[in-house]
Amino acid sequence: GTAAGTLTACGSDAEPPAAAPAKVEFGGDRQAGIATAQQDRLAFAAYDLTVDGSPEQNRDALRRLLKTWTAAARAMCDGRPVPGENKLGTAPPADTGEAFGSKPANLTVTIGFGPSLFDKRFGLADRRPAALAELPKFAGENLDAESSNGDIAIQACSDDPMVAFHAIRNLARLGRGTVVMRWSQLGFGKAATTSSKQETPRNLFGFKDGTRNIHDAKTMDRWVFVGADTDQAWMRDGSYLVARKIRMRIEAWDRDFLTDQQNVFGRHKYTGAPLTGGGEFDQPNFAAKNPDGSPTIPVGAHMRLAARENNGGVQILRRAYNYTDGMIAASGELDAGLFFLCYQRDPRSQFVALQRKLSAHDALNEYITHVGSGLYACPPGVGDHEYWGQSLLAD
Ligand SMILES: C=CC1=C(C)c2cc3[nH]c(cc4nc(cc5[nH]c(cc1n2)c(C)c5CCC(=O)O)C(CCC(=O)O)=C4C)c(C)c3C=C
Ligand SMILES: [Fe+2]
Repeated sequence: GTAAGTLTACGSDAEPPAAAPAKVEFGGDRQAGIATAQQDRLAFAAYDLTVDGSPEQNRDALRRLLKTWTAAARAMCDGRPVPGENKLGTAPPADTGEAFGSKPANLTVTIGFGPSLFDKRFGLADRRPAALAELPKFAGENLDAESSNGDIAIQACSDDPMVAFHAIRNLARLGRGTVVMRWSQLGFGKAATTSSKQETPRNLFGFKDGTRNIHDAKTMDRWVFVGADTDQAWMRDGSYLVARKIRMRIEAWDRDFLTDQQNVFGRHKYTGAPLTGGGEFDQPNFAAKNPDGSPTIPVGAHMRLAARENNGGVQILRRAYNYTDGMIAASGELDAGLFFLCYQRDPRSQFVALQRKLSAHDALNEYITHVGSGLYACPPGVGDHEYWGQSLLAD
């Protein structure tokens, strides 16, 4: 027999599982995959709708898509195959099959709507939240249109890379004729934590990443999820996702001295402790000075510039992943970096404010370039509704 929670082609009346399978509840008032303890792997995809009818017809097509996607996402997170016929010899199976026999491994599938969804095509312009304003240009960025934007984004996270990939592939397949995939990104190792129970992982520069992230429910309520004060009631309990594909110049970094690397972040490389001492989770002292009078955490240190103490208390929930796309043929360098994902209740006063400052002053800029970008309004969880985004599209 097969343990419950294992994806099987035809279901099974199996024995009970030895241990509870690692599953994350799909329903709920807030989407899973935001506050959820961060999984090891990411498969991210942005899709564009290909509709060309009247706004009413296009809205109908979008609604049909979201109903189909919600049912499929719910099934996959629950460890069931994509709903539909899998054993009819004269038709392709409803589920592509590569995750049969795999457990969900904490799969979460999270949806977001890009600013372009609120253009003329769907007649949704008056439902566009003010917080979904296009991101401004930042100093030093070199964005590639082929890894930016999109009408809809899907973030699939799982501890099993096959299961995460299976999710975005099957949504693409179910959406054929209504959506095309615009760009996608795989992340192979988490580079943040969203729970204090998780050990802090490392980014590709070898530093612990996620030490001072948001780890508690109260701070999530304050800085991550949209509250009653929103201009668009359909976004209540939703969140805004900013995705930035950030290339990291690994070869140049690897030639830099240890003390210099540590000054770039303001932290010790091996322990993750602030340069002002203590352990990884101890409070940095931004006022501390070296014997020569210079600040111990340098003025351009990434941590100093990004810390809430120096930004009017502002925080964001980081949910980043390391990525590699192989190598750059022209230079022989690794094409790798950080797929920076962050959630917040209003990007204008959170990501944008922080990134304006970082793009101008961060010592890290010598080693990184932002090459992709997306902004998405992630609606509330399905809760008692039938489909994702029902609060946006109900009438
Ligand atoms: C605009 C927001 C941020 C971007 C873009 C960003 C890029 C980026 N960060 C690292 C590595 C580290 N970041 C760390 C802390 C940190 N970073 C941000 C924001 C952005 N980072 C914040 C808000 C914080 C927390 C600051 C604080 O309150 O102390 C750290 C230190 C460890 C930690 O607390 O997580 C590292 C390391 C890279 C490599 C990168 C782009 C490639
Ligand atoms: Fe950072």
